[in-house]
Parts: sequence; structure tokens; C-alpha cells
Amino acid sequence: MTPVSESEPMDPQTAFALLRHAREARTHAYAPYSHFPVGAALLAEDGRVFTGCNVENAAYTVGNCAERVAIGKAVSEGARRFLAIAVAGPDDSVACTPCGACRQVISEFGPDLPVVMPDGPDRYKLTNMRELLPGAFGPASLAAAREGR
Ligand SMILES: O=c1ccn([C@H]2C[C@H](O)[C@@H](CO)O2)c(=O)[nH]1
Ligand SMILES: [Zn+2]
Repeated sequence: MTPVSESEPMDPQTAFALLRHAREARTHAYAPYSHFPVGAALLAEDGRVFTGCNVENAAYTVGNCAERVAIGKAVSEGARRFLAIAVAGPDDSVACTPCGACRQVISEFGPDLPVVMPDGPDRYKLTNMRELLPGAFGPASLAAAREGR
């Protein structure tokens, strides 16, 4: 997939391609408890795409979200710089915004990282963590506390 710059507006071809990867990943969702399958696709700066799906558990609280599975896969394979993440919930006509835990994890890797969500068959919504998680606790918060700021 063609790498794009994070500062550029998301080009529609890349957005739709990433959404296709997220929908494909959604087919692997393990969601026997919620029946709410989610897929995610994360585009790394080097062009690699890392996908994830939600992985639930009989001990409900240890289930993981699609976004964090994708980020974990990417980081464990050496990717840390990302250009966009697409998230596809069960219904392509309703944008599925990342949960609070995922907002925190996405924010770690880029407050401005474009988040693409399907919004009908040929439309998508774009947002980022600056919008969804304003005032996030991040690496700078740790440094500020250490230095007494
Ligand atoms: O953005 C989201 C929102 C929810 N879920 C998962 C968690 C759980 O398995 C199911 C219902 O919340 O959907 C995700 O993977 N990503
Ligand atoms: Zn989540």
C-alpha cells in the first residue's frame, strides 16, 4: 500500500484500501460473547499493514480489542511509526469509535494518527486522538511529573 504522510489529508484510495483490510480482519473476530465483531488495519510508515480483530475470553475482562491487537502485532514486528488506522465495527453504516483503552494506546503512537471508520457503503469518517482523547496522559506527562512541572 502506498505510504502517505501523516500531515497530509488522508487520500481516499488509501482510506478505502485500509478499510478493506479492516473488514477482512473482522471476519476473524473471536466474539462469541458480545457478538460484536471488529476489525482493524494499521498502516505503518514503511507500507506494511498490520491487522487485528477483537479476541474475547470466557473471563470477559481479559478480552482484547481489534485496535490493540493490531498495534501489538505491529510493535512486536518492529513498526512504531504509523500513518493511519482503520476500524470496522459490525455494521458498515455505523462508525465504531475506539474504546477508552484503545484511545490511550493509539494516542501513545500518534495523537494525530488518522482513524478511518466506515460510514455507509462508500463513505468514511476521519478522526484522531487529539479529538477523541483531549488532554491525554502521554510520554510528556511522565517527563513533566519527573521534572516537577
Ligand atoms: O472499537 C472497538 C470497540 C469494541 N471492540 C470490541 C471489544 C469487545 O470484544 C466487543 C464489544 O465491546 O467489541 C473493539 O474491538 N473495538
Ligand atoms: Zn478498544
